[in-house]
Amino acid sequence: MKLNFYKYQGAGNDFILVDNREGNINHHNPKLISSLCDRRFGIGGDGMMFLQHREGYDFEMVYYNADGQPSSMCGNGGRCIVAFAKYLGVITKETNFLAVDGPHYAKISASGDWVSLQMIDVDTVTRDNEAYVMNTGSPHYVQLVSDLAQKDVFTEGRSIRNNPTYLAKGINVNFVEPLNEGYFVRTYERGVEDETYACGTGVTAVALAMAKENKQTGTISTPIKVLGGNLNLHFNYDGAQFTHIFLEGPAVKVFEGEVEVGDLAEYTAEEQTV
Ligand SMILES: N[C@@H](CCC[C@H](N)C(=O)O)C(=O)O
Repeated sequence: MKLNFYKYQGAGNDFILVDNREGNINHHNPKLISSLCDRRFGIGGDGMMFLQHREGYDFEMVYYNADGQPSSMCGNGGRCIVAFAKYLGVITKETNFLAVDGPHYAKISASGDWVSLQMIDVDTVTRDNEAYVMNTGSPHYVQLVSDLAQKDVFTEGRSIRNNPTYLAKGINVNFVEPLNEGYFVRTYERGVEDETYACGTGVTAVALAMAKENKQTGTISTPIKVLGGNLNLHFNYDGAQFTHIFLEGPAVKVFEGEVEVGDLAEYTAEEQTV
């Protein structure tokens, strides 16, 4: 069986996307997904997504990490699948779609490569020593550091992600350094088990954590520089709850193609009826 795929990137966080509106692709296959995400033996990607039909919404986003396991929300993936939905003609200027953490609203530019995605509201931010910990759709650890360009994000991020507090469920680890305007962020991602060029739920967590750190309230905009480009966060904070959180930035189709996957990705008649 040949699988048609599309490759997208959002600030260098890259994904394989598949149109599964007809529902005939069996994606519950960690081996297949991890092999397609492999950068040497596959297409390469930090994750893989399936755009599916979902009653009451424009579409449903089904997300897998590069390790082939289904995961929590992916912010840059969410922005890329919105660009993909526009490319497919499923949406035009805005959308309401369903993801693993619930419904999301998003707006897309006429050019189709700039997406502003509403994230879930956040009301719980805890501390782990100096770090901030919260769930922005995915779990995140945020630590302020200096000289971030020189930091060994892989080694230090992996060590935090695998410490006894986080080992079982995992966590994404973000290091942040203030810039003249906004912040520079580098992230070690769970499920990729490596540093990625950007993480949308990660920069969201950083922007919220820095608002708390700096005791800012009201309507806040935060520019964030990542290894793969620039992202912007806009949100409201009343001192207790973060609401109207929008993650904004590029979402670009890189290429498309087809890949031979044998019969691995096809539902058998038996599976279809379960
Ligand atoms: N890159 C994503 C986050 C994807 C999920 C993450 N790896 C996890 O398992 O929590 C983003 O842009 O938010």
